[in-house]
Amino acid sequence: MVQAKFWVMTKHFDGFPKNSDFELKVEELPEPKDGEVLLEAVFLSVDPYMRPFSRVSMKEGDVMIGTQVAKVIQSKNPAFPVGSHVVSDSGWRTHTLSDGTGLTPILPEWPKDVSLSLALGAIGMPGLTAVYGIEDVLGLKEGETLLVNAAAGAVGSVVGQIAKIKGCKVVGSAGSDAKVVFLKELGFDEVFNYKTVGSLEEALRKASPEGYDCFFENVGGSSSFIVLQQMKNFGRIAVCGSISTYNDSEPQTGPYPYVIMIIKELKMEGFLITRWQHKHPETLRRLLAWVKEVSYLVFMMLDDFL
Ligand SMILES: NC(=O)C1=CN([C@@H]2O[C@H](COP(=O)(O)OP(=O)(O)OC[C@H]3O[C@@H](n4cnc5c(N)ncnc54)[C@H](OP(=O)(O)O)[C@@H]3O)[C@@H](O)[C@H]2O)C=CC1
Ligand SMILES: O=C(O)CCC[C@H](O)\C=C/C=C/C=C/C(=O)C/C=C\CCCCCO
Repeated sequence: MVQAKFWVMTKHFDGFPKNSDFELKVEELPEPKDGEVLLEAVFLSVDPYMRPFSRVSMKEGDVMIGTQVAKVIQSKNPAFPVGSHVVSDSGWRTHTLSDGTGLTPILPEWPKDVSLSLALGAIGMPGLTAVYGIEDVLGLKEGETLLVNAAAGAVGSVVGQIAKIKGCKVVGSAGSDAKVVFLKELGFDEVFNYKTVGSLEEALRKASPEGYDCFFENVGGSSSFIVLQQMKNFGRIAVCGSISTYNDSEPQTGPYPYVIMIIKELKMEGFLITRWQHKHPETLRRLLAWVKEVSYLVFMMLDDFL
């Protein structure tokens, strides 16, 4: 028997999640039955989606949702041999019994010197999000200017790197001077600390006086209305997330974007990564190839930073 520890959400979050909203529990897991595997968590991810999704896909007392990289430590399922690794949506658990449903084996060609934690980052859900947002939603083209906020995050930092690979000018905003330095090292053309610039409007204009063709939106809230004013005509906005609003107890109301969207003839599209589930294996291989091509240091630095 193996003892599993797991975190349950005891109360739905009200505002920022608090330690008292969680409880650590323990259970003894039985031996795997035919077709089952026993998983041991190696890396757990904490992603922004957990905050809003907890409200719609969890009830109080559930194990906190989330993905993990896990090692198969016992197996009665030939598809998942002992010692292999998978990405699993087991949530915040140390050990999980699984019948194989929802398990994604780590790509067999995964290099030994690339941390498996990247399967939860650049070569995982965040990295996939960056690719689909750039290619399938924005249709970013060489020579265009892209703005991305939360740029030092798991999604934003991959967005910027891919946009540079595609020959674009990349402007990023982040909330610390250390993140600004990090993003410059990643190759962003212009970066600013939105917490310390006097005016977001002036920082955006200084970074790209000619405006922005594309905006990869991760943050939402009032700052986004300011960005819209500096979009080029026929600009495109990919609404990936709205992290500045997830902890709001009451929805924010802000200026309405309609007039500026009409005058500039802007296109704004929300998206969820699940739309391209069918393309994940090929896209993960592309992301892995980029990691191999681009300096390992850059992506490993990203892994250390996050
Ligand atoms: N649509 C989809 O399918 C997906 C959407 N997403 C969304 O993408 C966004 C980024 O996710 P991810 O990169 O994993 O996040 P990370 O957790 O890696 O980074 C999030 C960053 O957002 C910034 N941030 C937090 N609060 C605010 C705020 N109030 N104002 C401005 N910036 C803020 C912080 O950085 P800083 O120091 O810059 O403030 C924080 O580090 C999220 O909104 C997430 O919900 C992610 C995956 C899939
Ligand atoms: O367990 C779940 O139900 C969610 C599984 C998520 C899975 O790992 C794949 C996709 C993650 C998508 C992330 C989306 C975002 O971060 C977008 C943020 C918020 C969407 C609004 C949610 C609406 C809730 O009221």
